[in-house]
Amino acid sequence: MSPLCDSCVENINNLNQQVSVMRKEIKNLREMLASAIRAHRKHMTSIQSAVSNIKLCEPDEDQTTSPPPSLTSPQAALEQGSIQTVPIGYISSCFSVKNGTPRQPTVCGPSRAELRIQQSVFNNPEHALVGLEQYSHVWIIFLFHKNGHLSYKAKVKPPRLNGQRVGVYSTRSPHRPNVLGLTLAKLDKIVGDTVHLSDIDMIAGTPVLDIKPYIPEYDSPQTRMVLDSESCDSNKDQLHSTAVSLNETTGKLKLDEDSETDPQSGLKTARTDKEDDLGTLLSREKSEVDVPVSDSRVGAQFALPKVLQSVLEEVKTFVTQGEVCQLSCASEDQVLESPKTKPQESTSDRLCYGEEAYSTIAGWIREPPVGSLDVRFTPNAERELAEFLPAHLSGGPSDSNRPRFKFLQGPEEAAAAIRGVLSADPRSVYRRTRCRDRLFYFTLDTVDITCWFGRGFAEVLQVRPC
Ligand SMILES: C[S@@+](CC[C@H](N)C(=O)[O-])C[C@H]1O[C@@H](n2cnc3c(N)ncnc32)[C@H](O)[C@@H]1O
Repeated sequence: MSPLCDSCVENINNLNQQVSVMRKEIKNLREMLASAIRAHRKHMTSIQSAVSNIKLCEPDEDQTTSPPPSLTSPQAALEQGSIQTVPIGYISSCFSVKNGTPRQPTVCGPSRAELRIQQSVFNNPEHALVGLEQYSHVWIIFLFHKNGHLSYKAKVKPPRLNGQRVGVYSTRSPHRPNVLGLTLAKLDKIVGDTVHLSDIDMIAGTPVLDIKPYIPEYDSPQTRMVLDSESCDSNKDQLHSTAVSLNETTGKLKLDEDSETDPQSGLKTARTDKEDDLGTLLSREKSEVDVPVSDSRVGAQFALPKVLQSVLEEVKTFVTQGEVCQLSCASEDQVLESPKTKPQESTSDRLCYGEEAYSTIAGWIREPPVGSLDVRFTPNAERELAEFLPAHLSGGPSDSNRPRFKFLQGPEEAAAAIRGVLSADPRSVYRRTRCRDRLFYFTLDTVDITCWFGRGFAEVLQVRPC
């Protein structure tokens, strides 16, 4: 065997040195691993001893036959109000960051999202969606996963209140103890295990905990009230037809003796002081009254005598206040309470909607101190936006280099979404007051948008693909 040349010897020596350095590093790593395992074992032992020291609650008297749940069981945790949440899916939406995401779903209609139900929750996720297609809107319950648990305060400053502080529970602030969000989204379609939504205010990656159908009859007091009054209308009609009926031959109005005993009306079974007043009024008129009748058919115009007018006025008041509804809808064994009188508040603080008193909201929601902004695009921004292709349009060969939306259906829809976001002034109060002149950036779908704000307007300067 020929002797090694000098350079080979040097190489071998170098390699030997490297091997010994690596051996040392491996030894160090082994030691670090061993100490990490020791620390982990110690930690586990202390958790186990803490768990075994926990004293179980005494079972309730009626539960003596079944063993008390262990505190570590999911049932016990649930009874304590703590649950291990399992997202049913994650939002895939046209908003990638919080900045520029609509503050409420109504701000920006075309904001779209998809929610695929996880197979880990249901073996057949699509089965969980059967029937949901019959609804136009759904409640989405989700986690503000990008907000730290620690970043909440009892009072918050909603951007629309321009720096004023209110209790967190009087707002929809995303900074709240249990980081739960609630959005009423439009249900566009369901394809297999995926729900297609629009009108959303959630960023991409948001974990969704639940979906529930929106049912105005349950969820909207105004609809409830309309329904109530509709069902009451029949009672009201009954009241009219029983209390006031027209004798077509004589042209006389008759107050019907049996009206109070009509089992359908419920009036007799559920009486209140006010109804007694009404009853008294009615009983005063339990006789035929001559009235001039211009037309004896339904919908006729009557010149009613004064007392009868006052009866009808009273009925109208009852109906408007929803009291007749409450009378007619209450079952016999229900004790009727007079409608809750709400604490007096200044009308500037609250606004009433619908037929009033059923649904009130803080005045600043409808009339915030921060007005909405005019939104305009520079000609350059308009040109840039027009370059984008709709999500599902396959363009020609010349379009291969053009940017494409992932969710939005075209430049017009994108422009509408941008207008929606900007007209609601998405800046924080700090930015609005302290850094007025700074450029504002946000992302929508596959578009990076640059704009600036002036007095009463926002202008889009640049629209670039992300
Ligand atoms: C004011 S919250 C209202 C959300 C919901 N409609 C509600 O009332 O509970 C909407 C804002 O929350 C922020 N946001 C959306 N998704 C989020 C998430 N996953 N984590 C943290 N913040 C989020 C965005 O900045 C968005 O503008």
